Amino acid sequence: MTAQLNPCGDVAVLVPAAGAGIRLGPGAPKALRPLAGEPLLVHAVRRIAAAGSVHTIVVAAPAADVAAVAQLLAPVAPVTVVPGGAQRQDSVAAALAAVPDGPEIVLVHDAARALVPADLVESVAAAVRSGHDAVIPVLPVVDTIKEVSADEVVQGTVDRSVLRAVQTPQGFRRAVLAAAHAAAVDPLTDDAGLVEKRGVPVVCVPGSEYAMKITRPFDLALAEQLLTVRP
Ligand SMILES: Nc1ccn([C@@H]2O[C@H](COP(=O)(O)OP(=O)(O)OP(=O)(O)O)[C@@H](O)[C@H]2O)c(=O)n1
Ligand SMILES: C[C@](O)(CO)[C@H](O)COP(=O)(O)O
Repeated sequence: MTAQLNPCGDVAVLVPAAGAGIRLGPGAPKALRPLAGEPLLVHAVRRIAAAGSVHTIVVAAPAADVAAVAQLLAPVAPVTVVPGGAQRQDSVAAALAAVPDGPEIVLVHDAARALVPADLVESVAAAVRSGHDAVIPVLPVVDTIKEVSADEVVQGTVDRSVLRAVQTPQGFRRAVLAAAHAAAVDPLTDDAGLVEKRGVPVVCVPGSEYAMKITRPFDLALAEQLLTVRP
């Protein structure tokens, strides 16, 4: 059944999904590869659509697959699909440009984080709504972290108590994200980085193990197992 978005909601979610998935190995673009029989992107959009504040979803798909992705997602939720760009940041900018007037909170969520819980989408949105300009979900770092030289010789041990592993969805007041993208020069790996560069405080909220990023084959196998525990 097609999910209904909330016409009174204040949240637009941008889903960059135009990456190749090089680290996952040869095959279709990563967002279109199957997880338990359905493309990663379908899982991600279904979970985002289940979050009650979501008014709009915009997906940035590989340029060659825009029509196919629109067809794929039509039974899942009402979604706008735009062509992505060469870098993740270009894909986010393209999706942001397609957000209609209305939502004042914009979340950016990787299609690769296909098992994101709807309540994480809501908790990030709620933190922006409460007055923060930029909000990221994070997890503590559990491994000991070493700094190494180019030839892999340890230079020191980093204090992990001040480190966090950053996830998506990352949430922003719309004008803050738009200004950061308009001013962006070099590509960064996340949207919070663009906002940080402008001196805007970025606030952390607890992330979720389920919002893991499917990057390598092991992650895909792990996600398959997680789905058997919590569909
Ligand atoms: N030009 C790009 C590159 C990445 N992404 C998206 O950004 C998210 C996070 O990127 P990542 O997990 O690194 O995906 P890929 O770039 O596909 O992976 P790889 O680097 O292994 O090719 C993914 O949902 C991916 O589809 C995108 O929309 N446009
Ligand atoms: C946005 C992100 O998922 C936050 O952890 C991450 O930065 C994406 O990085 P990637 O190198 O494009 O996988």
